[in-house]
Amino acid sequence: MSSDGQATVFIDGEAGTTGLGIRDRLRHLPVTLRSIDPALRKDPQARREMMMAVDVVILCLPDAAAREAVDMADAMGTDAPRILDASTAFRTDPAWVYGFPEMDASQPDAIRKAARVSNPGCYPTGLIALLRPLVSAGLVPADYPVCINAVSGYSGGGRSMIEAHEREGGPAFELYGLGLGHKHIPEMTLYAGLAQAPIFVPSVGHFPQGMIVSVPLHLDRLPGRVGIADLHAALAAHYAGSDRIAVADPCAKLVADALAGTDRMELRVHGSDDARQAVLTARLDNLGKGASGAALQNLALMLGLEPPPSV
Ligand SMILES: NC(=O)C1=CN([C@@H]2O[C@H](COP(=O)(O)OP(=O)(O)OC[C@H]3O[C@@H](n4cnc5c(N)ncnc54)[C@H](OP(=O)(O)O)[C@@H]3O)[C@@H](O)[C@H]2O)C=CC1
Ligand SMILES: CC(=O)N[C@@H](CCC(=O)OP(=O)(O)O)C(=O)O
Repeated sequence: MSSDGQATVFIDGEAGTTGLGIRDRLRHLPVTLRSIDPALRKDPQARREMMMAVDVVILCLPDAAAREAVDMADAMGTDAPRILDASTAFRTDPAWVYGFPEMDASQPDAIRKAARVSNPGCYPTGLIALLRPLVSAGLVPADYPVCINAVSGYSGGGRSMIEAHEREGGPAFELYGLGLGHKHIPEMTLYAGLAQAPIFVPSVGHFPQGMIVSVPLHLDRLPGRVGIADLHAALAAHYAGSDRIAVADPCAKLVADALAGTDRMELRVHGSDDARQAVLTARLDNLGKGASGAALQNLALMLGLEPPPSV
């Protein structure tokens, strides 16, 4: 606690893309940010001392550095701070709580009580939001052969990809992950409730922030005579009352960066009952609900604070 009774927070990786986004949003919460001298930001001793001095540390680091930080915390025993990790390192670790409050009715309470919370990945946020309620409701079978197409703004690749696009000029659009071993697949499989790994085809475009995750569905491969309205209704029921996740009407075109700068996400069910085909889409800001906005939601829950209204 700080002298004025506010919880203290250290962002390890404060100068990175996700760290800066969280730092900016912290002004909406009554917490005290503690920072280390930028010259010492990678110094293990300085980081260890700062970790021991705060209530919560938010890790905004590459996976390997996040694992090192958690090792440091493990060595502190009961002096260790609570941890919110933005990396991929612990997202499927059963000892950590997955920081997706809208996932289940019990999830906000689990986050509130957790010592260690993993912040969801940007693509998994869209995919899990779309599929988990439909799988739970029995509308999409767990063994449906899911294919995911997705596009992200270039900030999704962190500082190095931002520099590549802004200084050198990046490609207009490129597919990647074509080896089909993307780091988000285990997280998507687990929390969407799928029995087998989806085929995931991510891509990146020459725009800074924004994301669309889309999943085509053959309606005749779903149980019974499930139609577009059933899928829409199940999602609308699950997210009723959420100020961050909206289930919107279908549309013919979807612009990827329309929610850039917000912490919101829009879900849609497009398609045709006559053609027996649907496409589920999630649109979000990869740096908003896909990273820093979600981290602020989780931090507020961890500290028993009211999450600030969504921008
Ligand atoms: N960008 C996005 O859309 C999203 C990112 N994430 C996750 O957030 C994490 C951070 O990503 P992002 O912010 O994009 O990445 P960036 O590359 O923009 O930032 C990472 C920061 O960590 C610093 N850093 C690296 N190694 C160490 C170390 N050993 N000790 C202290 N600081 C270190 C880097 O410094 P330097 O640059 O000098 O090396 C940089 O400031 C990643 O794990 C990523 O998967 C999660 C969701 C979305
Ligand atoms: C465009 C781009 O490169 N995106 C990153 C995903 C963003 C990220 O690394 O963060 P999370 O894993 O924490 O979501 C990637 O595909 O690896």
